Amino acid sequence: MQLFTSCCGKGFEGKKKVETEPFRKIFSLKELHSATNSFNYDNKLGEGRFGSVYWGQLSDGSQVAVKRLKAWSNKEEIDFAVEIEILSRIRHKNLLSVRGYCAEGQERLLVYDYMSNLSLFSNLHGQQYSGECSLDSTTRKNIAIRSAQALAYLHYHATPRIVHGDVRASNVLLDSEFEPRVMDFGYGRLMLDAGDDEAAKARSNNGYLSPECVASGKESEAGDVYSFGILLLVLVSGKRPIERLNATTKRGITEWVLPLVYERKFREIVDQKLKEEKVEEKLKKLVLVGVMCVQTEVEKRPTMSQVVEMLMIESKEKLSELEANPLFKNPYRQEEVADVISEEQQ
Ligand SMILES: Nc1ncnc2c1ncn2[C@@H]1O[C@H](COP(=O)(O)OP(=O)(O)OP(=O)(O)O)[C@@H](O)[C@H]1O
Repeated sequence: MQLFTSCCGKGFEGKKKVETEPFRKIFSLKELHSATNSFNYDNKLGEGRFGSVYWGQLSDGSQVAVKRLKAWSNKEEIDFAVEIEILSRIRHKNLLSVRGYCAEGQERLLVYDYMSNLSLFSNLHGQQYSGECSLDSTTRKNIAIRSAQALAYLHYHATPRIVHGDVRASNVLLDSEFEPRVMDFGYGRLMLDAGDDEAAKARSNNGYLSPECVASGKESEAGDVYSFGILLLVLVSGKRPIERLNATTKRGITEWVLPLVYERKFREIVDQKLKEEKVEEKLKKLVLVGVMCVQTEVEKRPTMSQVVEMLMIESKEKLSELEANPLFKNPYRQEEVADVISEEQQ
């Protein structure tokens, strides 16, 4: 993640004293041991690059997910507590903010509300949902709009403003009502050790990172827009961002989707698990916006606010206007037409 530099050019001050009442709670290790049955294997929800996540129940009965960090980078003398304090102040109904933390000895743990419908990744690609469709088109549209609003909030309204840097299906969690909560914003600074090549490589291979971010290693708002575009295409199709076609060949989702968009074959793009009538009409907008976001030329991509606006289009006329964008026309076919015309003129 990257925090935007402030107008005075000083940027994010790790050591800044936070004067007002804390939003987060400090948990004792004992409390978290007891909540997670001593980090029992049966409580484990999964494992990410930075550590394992455990389901737990606090003494007040509330359910939590506890992320136990493998190691954290204190190379820059980052003050864990102050960073968490600042990040926990970033509140939006579609962001999953840290609820509290524990820093005892070498242990660093983050506590979140438990999201009972797990991640978008689990719902789209997980084994527990294989064969069945847990997300209908209305839910998918809602997930798209709400997640876009959460990212636009990070880009324009959060203090400090934040580039997410790691937008993907496993970082969009779903609550009991299938409302999305975008997580893992702002924690890269705490967890990503600059020397951890494996983590950096895993990220660059995940198919969500924009080409310029892969090349430069730098995160940006436009990079978030690109990743969000991939997320939209994944959400509609249920496909992974990179598909293995055979032992030697892989294909990116954009490569697969573009020819189908040129041919207006939206039904082929939509997740085959969705059996609703006219589902392609319902999800077409998500595909078009997704394609706009994944343009290689950074300056041609929309901003996150424009993405929200486009996703909220309801009128048929506006949708037709969007679809008329030359981006959705086959450039090769136009060249072919031009060739024919010039041949005829000769
Ligand atoms: N608040 C939560 N509620 C329910 N499940 C959660 C919660 N937080 C994380 N998980 C689950 O725990 C697992 C590990 O999450 P984590 O964020 O550590 O890794 P990740 O996002 O899969 O990968 P990475 O570390 O590379 O970002 C995931 O399957 C995720 O869905």
